[in-house]
Amino acid sequence: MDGNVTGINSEAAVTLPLAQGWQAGIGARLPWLGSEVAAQPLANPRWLGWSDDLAETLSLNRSLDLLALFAGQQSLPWPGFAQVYSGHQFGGYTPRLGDGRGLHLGQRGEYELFAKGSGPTPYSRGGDGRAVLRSAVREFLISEALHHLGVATTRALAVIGSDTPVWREEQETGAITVRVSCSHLRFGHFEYFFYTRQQDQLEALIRDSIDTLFPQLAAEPEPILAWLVDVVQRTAETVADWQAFGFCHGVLNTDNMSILGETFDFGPFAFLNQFDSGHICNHSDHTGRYAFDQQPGIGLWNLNKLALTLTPFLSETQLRDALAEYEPALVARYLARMGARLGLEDPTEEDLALITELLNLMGRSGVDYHLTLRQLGQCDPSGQDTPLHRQFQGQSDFDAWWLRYQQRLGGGTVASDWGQQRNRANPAILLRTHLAQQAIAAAEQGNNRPLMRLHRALTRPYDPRPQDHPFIEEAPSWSRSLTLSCSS
Ligand SMILES: Nc1ncnc2c1ncn2[C@@H]1O[C@H](COP(=O)(O)OP(=O)(O)OP(=O)(O)O)[C@@H](O)[C@H]1O
Ligand SMILES: [Mg+2]
Repeated sequence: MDGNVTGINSEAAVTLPLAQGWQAGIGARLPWLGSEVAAQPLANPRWLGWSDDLAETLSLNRSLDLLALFAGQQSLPWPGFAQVYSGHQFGGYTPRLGDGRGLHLGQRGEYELFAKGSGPTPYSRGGDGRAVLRSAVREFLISEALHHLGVATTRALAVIGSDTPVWREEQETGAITVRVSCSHLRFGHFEYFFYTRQQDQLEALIRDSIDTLFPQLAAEPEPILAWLVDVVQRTAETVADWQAFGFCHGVLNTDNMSILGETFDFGPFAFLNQFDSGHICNHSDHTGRYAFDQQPGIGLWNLNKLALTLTPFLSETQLRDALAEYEPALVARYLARMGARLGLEDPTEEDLALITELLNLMGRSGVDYHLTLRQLGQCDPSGQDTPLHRQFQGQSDFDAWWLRYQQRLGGGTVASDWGQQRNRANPAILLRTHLAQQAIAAAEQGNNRPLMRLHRALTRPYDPRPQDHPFIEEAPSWSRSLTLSCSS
């Protein structure tokens, strides 16, 4: 896959009967869920990025036919399908949204494949239906990065560049991310059918989702309640993972909330560099509604909006009880993650003070969140003068924290594989904004090698190979204050 972006590598051009292994998917089962749409082909498409392990899962080869399919130049025996949904955007309800710049192509096994950036649809609301290269590359990289960190996310099979001009602040080129998930249903789908008073469709959508995505719940005495509880728990766990890994989503509207609890729709996302609990990664988020420390509350706010759509089927008490599962599930998951990062056995809520104190200390010292935790895991916890002490030099608070930490660990020596265990919980490589920017700059100049090198490194965040070590670095000062807008 390495190589200049000169088109398709001829040895990769294996031609398969295109429709083999594909099924039409949810649009064929529930045609009222959206509209059939023909993609608008990209000009001179070429592969920029490709995920080998996902391709293997999907039994797909990087063929010319597949490139033509993803770029809208060929189609399967059925048309593309754009779904309708609505959603609460920055707190206000938008009654009609939908796939305005992407199409569902079909399913392979349990996975849906979606081409994001494939041209206008009935839901484009005046937009051009396109995605530009920089945003498509960022979505490709972060999807795969989060997956390999162990965070629930939609995935990305490929990113495709083209010569199609696309206007944003200046002329850029169009690109497509091929997104993969078992379901692209968002909270906003249920809101759409609820607020348009299409109760039969709403119920059919819930039933279809239970049958296809949560079949184990079909035999429950109250399948819809069990389904909501499951969605609440998945959402709580994913949000907890974001908080533990310092991931800031940026646009947590209900139309970007996955029914599977997957991280969904990547716009101005960022990982924290220094620990700044109020960090706002979205340049357009003037009030900080989606700031890093607001994400847990917003997750619950969004679940409330989903729960409202179930009022025709569930009592108020049932809805409240289901939503009450959110906080304990979130805290349990956060404790499990942070406990593993710090080596705390059987962490409980009492450990939250110890964890928070460390985060505050990190914030005050301006040290790198990820590298500091990685380094902490490599210190001898019975020691008094560790490399970490030198990082926090001059901070007597750190000495006090260290003492409490030692007491919590119980003193004495730790297991011989302590450092290895900590490394398995503390990633060394993250998709920092500047790393993505460097890969994008090269891809824009026609060279996708840096992109593929970075992608490969992101598949081993806990266990980097020697050639991946250049990616283990703090963000340079020029990139620390970068915020991104939704213009993608
Ligand atoms: N360039 C565009 N052309 C047409 N519609 C667009 C465009 N950009 C965004 N939209 C639509 O605006 C709404 C909000 O956009 P948002 O950025 O949340 O989603 P997205 O990134 O386009 O797609 P997804 O949520 O599927 O990842 C969606 O309905 C989306 O389809
Ligand atoms: Mg979206």
